[in-house]
Amino acid sequence: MQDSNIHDPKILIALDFADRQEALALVARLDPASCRLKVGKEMFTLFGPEFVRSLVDAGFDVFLDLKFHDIPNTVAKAVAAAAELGVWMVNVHASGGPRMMQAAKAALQPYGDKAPLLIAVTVLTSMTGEELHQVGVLRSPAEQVLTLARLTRDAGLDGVVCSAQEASLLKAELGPDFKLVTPGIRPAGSEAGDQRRIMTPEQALAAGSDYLVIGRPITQADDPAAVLAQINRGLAAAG
Ligand SMILES: O=c1ccn([C@@H]2O[C@H](COP(=O)(O)O)[C@@H](O)[C@H]2O)c(=O)[nH]1
Repeated sequence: MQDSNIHDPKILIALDFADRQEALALVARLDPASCRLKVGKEMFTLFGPEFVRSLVDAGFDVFLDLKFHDIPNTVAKAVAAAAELGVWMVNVHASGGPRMMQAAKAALQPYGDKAPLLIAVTVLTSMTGEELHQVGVLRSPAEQVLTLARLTRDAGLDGVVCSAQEASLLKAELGPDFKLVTPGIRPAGSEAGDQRRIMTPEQALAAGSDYLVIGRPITQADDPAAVLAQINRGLAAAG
């Protein structure tokens, strides 16, 4: 079956590896038409900007998932540095507040249509309502996600990171163009691990997720490329 997402791959593979060669061996088996790549704190800290540039140079759209959270000036400079790497998407924490998000947005203005998409993390998909309470947030995860997503939209950003469990609510409240990037994706039968607010790829797509972040279910599989192809087929059939 032809992959119907070929011009806009929905799956962002989370490259969370301690070993660069292991990551590159996986990347060598992937096609930029079938997936995008996400580089997070582990690989960026180990291998730095050169690693990110090598993926961009290999033709992949790269989501630099460093979740910047700092004072407005620092976050603005960090986001501009990400733009210099040629990444497709970069993120900040929405809980940094509107002034920080506006500063990040303004820092990307000089890049025009070459600017990466700028999104904000709402509530981590590993967190439950009880854990939110423990850090002093008395709303439910869905209420807190919606509050932070509204702030993000009003600050002019392109979308949010949330769980697919909140996707239908956010699409209804914030409209179809506001991008929803959803980690915590678990194909039926796979281990949840530390994730808590999870959905299958097909459920996430049906709920309104624009991009599905998938790490371990693909990267730790015996045949990651086959698992990716299977998930893409499932999405094409569902969509
Ligand atoms: O709320 C969030 C934000 C980011 N992530 C990141 O996504 C991947 C998920 O990997 P899995 O192996 O599929 O669990 C990972 O890099 C996280 O840092 C998230 O999970 N939740």
